[in-house]
Amino acid sequence: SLAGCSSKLGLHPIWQGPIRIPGGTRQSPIDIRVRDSVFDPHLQPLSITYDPSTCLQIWNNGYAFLVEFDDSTDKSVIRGGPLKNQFKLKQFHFHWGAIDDWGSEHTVDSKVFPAELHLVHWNCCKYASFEEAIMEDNGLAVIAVFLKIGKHHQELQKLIDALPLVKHKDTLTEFKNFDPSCLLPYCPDYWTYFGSLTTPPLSESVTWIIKKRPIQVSPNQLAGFRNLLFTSVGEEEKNMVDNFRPLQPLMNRTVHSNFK
Ligand SMILES: NS(=O)(=O)c1ccc(C(=O)NCc2ccc(F)cc2)cc1
Ligand SMILES: [Zn+2]
Repeated sequence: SLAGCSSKLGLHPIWQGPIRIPGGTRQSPIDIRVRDSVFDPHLQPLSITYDPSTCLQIWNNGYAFLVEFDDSTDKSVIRGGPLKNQFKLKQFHFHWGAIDDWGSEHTVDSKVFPAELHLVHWNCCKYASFEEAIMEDNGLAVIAVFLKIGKHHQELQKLIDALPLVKHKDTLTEFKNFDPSCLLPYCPDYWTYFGSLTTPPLSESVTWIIKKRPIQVSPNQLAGFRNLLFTSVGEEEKNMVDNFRPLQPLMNRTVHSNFK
């Protein structure tokens, strides 16, 4: 099949992107081996301030659905933790599987979660735009939150109810007054390491902050993600599932934690 042959060329069936980037030394995602992570007492608490008035729209870009924010103000920002500067929220999106047993990009001691949320921020102290920051080694900070199957997530349902409006690639819908703080676990514990984007251009510009505790969503809510399509209007329909990249080698990196 097409997918089969592209994997022989070292291309990932979904993205036709490289499974391994030539010369890549800090690629993502990785398996977080908890016993190899190093507690760093100097890691500050992460300061997260999100303003729901900056929430703009939802866009299906053919890889995932993105909830996009107005980054012309500094109302939705993070700082502290492993970060030396302030970073502005640009968008958040998820990665998920065709079934509940698989879907996350990162794993913890080889444990896979059904889905993973990425809150994408860019270094507004050092760069003028997201597009510029994405190419710089300390340009981006992505907070990753694992999703597990459990109780219904009240606020997430507002987002899921809007997904039928962005079913096809390159469709978008207005989406206002959503506070992404509701998608964060209360527990402040996280791991952090230097990595990359997990979709093309795979830029090695990301400080990853991986929350230790997952959030819970119901089986039906996760099923709502799977009704989205990779394909545009008029194309043969392909359900948007398994939009996660394979694990990448840790190489010469240490994962740090802010907890013992
Ligand atoms: N899964 S992840 O969190 O690692 C991730 C986050 C953002 C992007 C992205 O913005 N790509 C589009 C893009 C690429 C280059 C640009 F210059 C602008 C936008 C890709 C992957
Ligand atoms: Zn992502």
